[in-house]
Amino acid sequence: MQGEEVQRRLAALREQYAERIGNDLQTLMAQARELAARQRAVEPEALESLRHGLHRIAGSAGTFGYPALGQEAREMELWVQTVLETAVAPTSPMLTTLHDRLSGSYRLLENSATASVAEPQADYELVSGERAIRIAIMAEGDTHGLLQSLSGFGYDCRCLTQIEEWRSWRPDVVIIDTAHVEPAVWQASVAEVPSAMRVLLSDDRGFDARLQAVRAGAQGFFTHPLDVPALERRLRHLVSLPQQDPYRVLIVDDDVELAEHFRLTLKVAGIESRVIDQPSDVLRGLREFVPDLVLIDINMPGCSGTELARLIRFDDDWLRIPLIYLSAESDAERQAQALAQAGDDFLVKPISDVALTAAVTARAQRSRQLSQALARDGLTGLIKHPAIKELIEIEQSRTQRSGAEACVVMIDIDRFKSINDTYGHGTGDYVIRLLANLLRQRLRRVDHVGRYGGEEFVAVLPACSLDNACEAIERIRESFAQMECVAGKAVFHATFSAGVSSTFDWTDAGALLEAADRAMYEAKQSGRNRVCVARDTSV
Ligand SMILES: Nc1nc2c(ncn2[C@@H]2O[C@H](COP(=O)(O)OP(=O)(O)OP(=O)(O)O)[C@@H](O)[C@H]2O)c(=O)[nH]1
Repeated sequence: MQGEEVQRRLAALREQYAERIGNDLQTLMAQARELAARQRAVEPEALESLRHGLHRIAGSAGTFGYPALGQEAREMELWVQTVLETAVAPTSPMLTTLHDRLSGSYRLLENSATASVAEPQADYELVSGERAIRIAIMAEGDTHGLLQSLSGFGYDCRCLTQIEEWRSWRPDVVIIDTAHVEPAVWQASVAEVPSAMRVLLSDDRGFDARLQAVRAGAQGFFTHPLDVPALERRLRHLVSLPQQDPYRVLIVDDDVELAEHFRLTLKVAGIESRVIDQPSDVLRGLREFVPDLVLIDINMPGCSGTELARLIRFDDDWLRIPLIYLSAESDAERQAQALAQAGDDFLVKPISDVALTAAVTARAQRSRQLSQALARDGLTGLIKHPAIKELIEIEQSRTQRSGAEACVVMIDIDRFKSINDTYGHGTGDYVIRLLANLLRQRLRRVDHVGRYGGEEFVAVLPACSLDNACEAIERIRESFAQMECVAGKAVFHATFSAGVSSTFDWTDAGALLEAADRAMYEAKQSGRNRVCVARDTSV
């Protein structure tokens, strides 16, 4: 969906909302009038219905450009709430006053035909990821190795020397070696591109050096000798390269228009969401959509948000997902009560689009980082052994169902023991991460790559022919062999051997993996640093 289309739909929603809220106010006025005219005591159910109606308006009017109406509804809601809690029957004059305030609100709505709707944020653009990320390196001496390594990961890297180059090339990230470049020099260059993110390199590991980096506006800090895979991970995190799937948010709210408004607002910021207006559908929504976080309205008929949060927490599968209440409840004590039952945080409605997007992004990012840390290998951030085996099974059965070919690749770093023995275990780990990052960068978004064992990796390539898989792995093999691995003052090259098998040749997931493993051994036997294809010799 393009930005203009989203804005058009948001405007249509606002119109729809104004019409609905007008009808809701008229219904509430009729209820208050009827209650005021009664000779007998008012039942709590009738008051609860009034409160619920006012609560919905209080939580949504601000979002659609009617902040004064939202505030007025909130005050009326609190009044009804107090009456309900004190269990003192409201008198007829009290209810007449409520009716008059509701009429005032209705006039407020009519007079706000040109409501002060917040303009779409100028800095919101649909997420794209078309050009390569530009990285400028400011360092003394030989930067060839770093340039080559980062280029190998798909970044467009340059060392810029002239101010004019900074102005015209406009890097996304600047890496500055503060140990060798004077502050005045790098600050003048960086001032030309204030939007560029800064990563500082230093010889000093201490707290003060880190604090200075924070004060210099740095988003990353590394010390020499440089851990290139860790630097690359930080860069990917900073620029959110497109292989990062959009964050996913499940919105549970019975106010369909408000929920749709939230969905579209998040969509503009590149966040995918799905709306559920029936609490009973939430488990299905979680299973099908697998969100990074859930936004839950507190006040819903039939099942409250807190009950729903507790119900979700019954299931271990969803323990890692933050449950955030999005509610018009502004009373701190009630918020604390809700959080004590379940749920992780509170966002108070009405909430501006900018605040909603910022709050959701920060929490979704944290949630994703945590679940990745749990499900992934600590050294490389790749998926672990059991998950990768499951993915092979999924691809195998997809081939049987739809006839699409998928490939499995087994990759093993060559003579890894001797790398450990020569340069130490730490350098061995560094080489493992170097290859992990390269695989992640070079494979497609739909591909999966896992760490199978020590220096062994498995890649699963869906919708991919054997020829294409071999070509892709061959290119990665060449890049890896050219990368410079740094161990103190020493520079060396590492290589890998790989075996590729196809779901067309093996119908059993275990046999498919074994075939890739056999082909990888064949590559080792025939000299290493090569890719071999598994052939089905039984046919
Ligand atoms: N640094 C490091 N080493 C590991 C890790 N896991 C396994 N290893 C080491 O990796 C080495 C693997 O060596 P081998 O399987 O004998 O094979 P190789 O030396 O890679 O030789 P070929 O595979 O025949 O090319 C062993 O020495 C393991 O101790 C790890 O996480 N980090």
